[in-house]
Formats: sequence, structure tokens, C-alpha cells
Amino acid sequence: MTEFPCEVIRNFSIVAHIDHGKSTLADRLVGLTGTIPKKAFGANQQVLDKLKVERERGITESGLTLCSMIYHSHQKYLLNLIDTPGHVDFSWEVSRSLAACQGALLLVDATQGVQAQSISVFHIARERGLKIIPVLNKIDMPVADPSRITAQLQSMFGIDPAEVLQISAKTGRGVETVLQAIIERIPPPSGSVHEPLKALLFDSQYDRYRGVISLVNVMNGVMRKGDRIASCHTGKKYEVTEVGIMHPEEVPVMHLQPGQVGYIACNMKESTEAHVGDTLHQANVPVDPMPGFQPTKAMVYAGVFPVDTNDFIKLEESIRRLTLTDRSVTIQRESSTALGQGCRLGFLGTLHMDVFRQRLEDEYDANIIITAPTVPYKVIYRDQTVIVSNPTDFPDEWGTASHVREVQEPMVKASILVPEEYLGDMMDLCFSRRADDLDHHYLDSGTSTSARVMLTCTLPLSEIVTDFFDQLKSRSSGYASFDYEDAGYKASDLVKVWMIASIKLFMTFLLNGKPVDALALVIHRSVEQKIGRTWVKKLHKVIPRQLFEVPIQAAVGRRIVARETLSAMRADVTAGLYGGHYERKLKHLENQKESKRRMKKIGNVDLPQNAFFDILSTTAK
Ligand SMILES: Nc1nc2c(ncn2[C@@H]2O[C@H](COP(=O)(O)OP(=O)(O)OP(=O)(O)O)[C@@H](O)[C@H]2O)c(=O)[nH]1
Repeated sequence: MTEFPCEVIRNFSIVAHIDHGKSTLADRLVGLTGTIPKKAFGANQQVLDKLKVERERGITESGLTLCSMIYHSHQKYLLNLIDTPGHVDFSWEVSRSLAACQGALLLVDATQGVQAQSISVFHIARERGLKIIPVLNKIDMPVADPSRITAQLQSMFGIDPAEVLQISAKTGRGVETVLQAIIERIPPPSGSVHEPLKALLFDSQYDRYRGVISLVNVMNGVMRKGDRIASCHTGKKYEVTEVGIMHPEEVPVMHLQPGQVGYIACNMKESTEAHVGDTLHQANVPVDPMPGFQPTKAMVYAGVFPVDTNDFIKLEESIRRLTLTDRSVTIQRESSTALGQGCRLGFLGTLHMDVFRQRLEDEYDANIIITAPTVPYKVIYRDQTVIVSNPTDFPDEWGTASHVREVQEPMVKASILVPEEYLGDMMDLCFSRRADDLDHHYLDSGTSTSARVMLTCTLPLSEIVTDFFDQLKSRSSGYASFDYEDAGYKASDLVKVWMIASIKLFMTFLLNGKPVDALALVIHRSVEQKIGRTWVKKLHKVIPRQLFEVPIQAAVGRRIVARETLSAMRADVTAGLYGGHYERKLKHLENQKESKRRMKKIGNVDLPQNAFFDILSTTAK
């Protein structure tokens, strides 16, 4: 590694909207630099998309990937490609990986142009002072319109058209110019071998045998195998047992020096010890920590329960292991009377939640149920403010709520890019989701194809965590792109609906008057009737009939907003008593009444777990 001082190192990232060809370009770069021999480099092999689920869904996320390449130009260069995810949910990971880079390729599909995603990532990169190299991809396609897209880049970002590269990652055309631009335009990292060791931990992965593997960017000094290092954040000390680079597989090296990016293993057993943004240093030579990263902010919460309650321990262990590779998930234990023991997980967004669930199912063979997603609300009491991410913890209207001054919900500033013919549909969609401050402006005039419009508005986050993406895509025939950023909290008129399966006569059955916790929902006042009715109908369908009548009610506080009645199933206890005496029949009926009365006392509605699973799995989607 001594062959590579800072001057010949380039640390960069590729930022692109989903499907604009990031993985294809990464593969090309890896192929061109001879990092993977051409023979072994099949057309379908994508080095960056390692996980099965990522490949299936065609998205790159979680398990941040690093690839070091050695490029022979007029001299030998070490190029470190730090992969970033391509979806709004992962904007946190984007900024995390950009922190270890000095430059970024802004890859834009020349047939589609700039998408909402490219805008936010571009701004993050620019704020960090990264050198941006604009690259238009897919110029081999007949519908590519490079001059129009270049003009778009110029008007939106002030990019000089002369700097825009045109390539086809698929055919390889122009990719060599990308390598040249990386070397010529991106500044090398800075740092000194003579300073004490200072390394940024920017990601971690979990290895079954070696424990936590951390990805580090050495800022100063040298990181060697056998070093005693310490974490600025926890003060814990470790011994470095392995140092290496990702080339693209792990290749152990003797040491890493300033500007270099690689992995270390250091007998860290728990993933919780590897703090993203932490500064590592020699155990006996403390340094000033680098400005830390913001902690991940979970914006979507959902309960995860095992279908078979006995599987809880196994599920919890699987979740714990998965979070080793995806540290942005927050975990809390949760128990529900209906679903048993489970975990409440916090995700960055709904796609993140989906991917996590799929990974749980694929990699850990877990049979799980996920409750409807919710967002974190701020409940402001007279004397304190509480963040509530679980509907169960929401104040009741008649109880603690009397002290509640205000409930606020998280808002986002949304931007939607769409061809103008879909503008009306997009506006309708936004208004139906309680949009505010709606505004739009045209990005280009659109000569051959229709003009593109950028629509901005503020929306409550809760309105986009369910089916907003699906709606957006289907109402715009797939053309709309969407991105959002945090816009703080805003007061809201929210109520909680308990789906109460109560029995008129047997109130004691309600487990001390407690409603069915797993079905609590937080909804907006304007839709309480509608949602109440739909849910009650759903419950009516899935709950099996009992020996007695069961009113199924949706209540807001003490107010019942919807009701269905599950009629009683009367077992015919006199069946088979043909002939015989009328009084004998009567006696049996009397007995039945008596036993029903006993049932009243112990009060029990037979609500099979499956019924909940049915309801929750249909509403969660
Ligand atoms: N015609 C053409 N197709 C391309 C080119 N580059 C990529 N593609 C295709 O575009 C699709 C998406 O490419 P990917 O490389 O998987 O896109 P990505 O940006 O990595 O996608 P995410 O990982 O989901 O962000 C694939 O079907 C590629 O074959 C190109 O230069 N020309």
C-alpha cells in the first residue's frame, strides 16, 4: 500500500437515480481497470449488487459496498469506489458514504433526464464540497437526447455543458473518459503518515466468524495489523486482527495509510460497538474526534411478530443479526395481546421496510407478520413533549389526553418531476393526501417530447408511508419521480381509532376493558368514518362466529363510529334427541343457557391469531 500515497488516490462515489445504470457503470470500471479478469466477468455479474434481494429488486441498498481498483494511466492510481444507495429512503446512507469521498459521478440517464432523486443527492454532494463529474449514460439508445439533458443540467444545477461526459455503460463507449476525468478532476485526499492514526468508521458489516468488519477511511497515520486501537465514541479498545482492501473481494494488506479506504477486523463482537461516524485512533494516542454523523432517524415504524409465537427468540436473533449489516434499523421489544411477543422496528422509509422484511424471510427463513406502518408523532403535554411511534402509546381521548395540548405530525417537503400531461393527476394525488403550499414550474420547454414539470409541496409523512409511491407511479404511467426531505413537525388534528371487538354483555372479556392493541390505528379526523367502517367490515369477515353475539366496534375514544354484529352460532344441543320428551329438550336448552352464563363469567371471544394475521397482512400492504 506504500505505492499509493494520497496524490495517486481518488475516492469517489456514483450518485444516480434508480436504474440510471450505476451498477452497469461500476462493472465497466471494474472490468476496464482489470480488477476482475475479463474472462470471469460475465455480462450479468454485477459486483456492487451482492445481496440476493437487491439483485431481485434491481436496487442497491444497505451493506454499503466498497471497491478498490488499480488503474494504470501514465502512472498507477488507486481508485476507491464507494457505493451509495439509489433510493430516497436511504438518503442518510448517501451522505454517510459521501463523507469518505472527494468527488462524485452524477450519472444521468440520457433518455430520461434528471429525476427527483438526482436533485437531492446532487445538493448533498455539493454541500459537502465534492467535485461533481456529470455523466450522461445510455447514449447508445435511439431515444437518448443528450443535448436536451445537458441543457437541463445546466439550467438546474449550473453545470458547464463542456464538463458533461457522454457514455454508454452497456456498450462501454466513453467509459475510458470517465476514468480520465476521475483522475484529472477529483482532488486527491489529504493526510499525513507522520500524524497519529485517525480513521473514520463509515460502515460496518457482520461476519459470522470474525465478528464486526468495519469499513474505514484512514485520515492520518497508519492502521496496521496488530495495532491496539480505541474508539473515540465508546473509549473501548481493540486489537486489529486483519486489515485489507476490497478488490472487489477482501484482500488482506499489511497496512492502510492516509487517504486509503478499506476494511478492518478487530475482535469487535457486537454490532452496537461499531458506531458509524466514529473516529478510531491508537489506543495510547488520543486524537480529536472528527465531527460525528447525525444518528439515523427512523421515520417509519412497524411491529414485526412471528407467525408462530414460539419463534420469537429465533426472530429476535435473526433481526439482531440482520441489523448488523443494516444499522439504520432501530429495534425495541413489543408485546401485543393479540400477536404475542414481537419487535417494533424503525425504518428509514417504506422501501427500507420492505427490503428488510424480504431479507428476513430470505436469509433467515422467518415467517413474520408486519403491522401497518406508522410515523413518529409528537405529543405535547402541558409539561413535556413525547415522541410516540406506536399507536398503542397514543394518549386516549378520555384519559391522559386531557393534558395534551397539541399533537404534531412529521411533514416532508416533496418534489415530484413529471411530464406535463400528468401534472393534473399529480396535483389531485397531492391534494388527496393533505398537501399544502403546492407549487410547480417548468424545467424545459419540451420540443420533441412533452415538457417536464417540477411540482413541490409539503405533505404529512404519514400520507406517503402507505401506498403513495404506488399511486404516484400508476397515475403517471411510471413517469413521475419523487423525492422528499424532512420538513419538521406541524400541528395536526389526529385521533386514534381502536378497533374494539367488544361483547355487549360480557364487558369483562375485554381483558380489563382493554381493546385489541394490535389493531390500534392513528388516523386523521376527516377519515374516521370511512376507515372505521372498512376495518369493522374486515374484522367481521375474518372473526369466526362465536356461541354468542359479538358486536365489532370501531371507537374513537368512547364514541363508536362504526359497528358490525357477528351473529351468534347456536349449537343445537337438542339434535339427536328425537323422540323423547319435550321436557328433556327443554332441560338441555336450560343447561346450554347455564353454560353460556358461565362463559359470560370467564368471558372469552375466540379470536384466532390467524384472523389478525389476515387483517394485518392485507392492510400492511
Ligand atoms: N441501453 C443501455 N442500457 C443501459 C446502459 N446502462 C445501463 N443500462 C441498463 O439499465 C438498466 C439499469 O441498470 P443498472 O446498472 O442496474 O442501474 P442502477 O442505477 O445500478 O440501478 P439501482 O441499483 O437500482 O440504482 C439495466 O437493465 C441495464 O442493462 C446503457 O448505457 N445503455
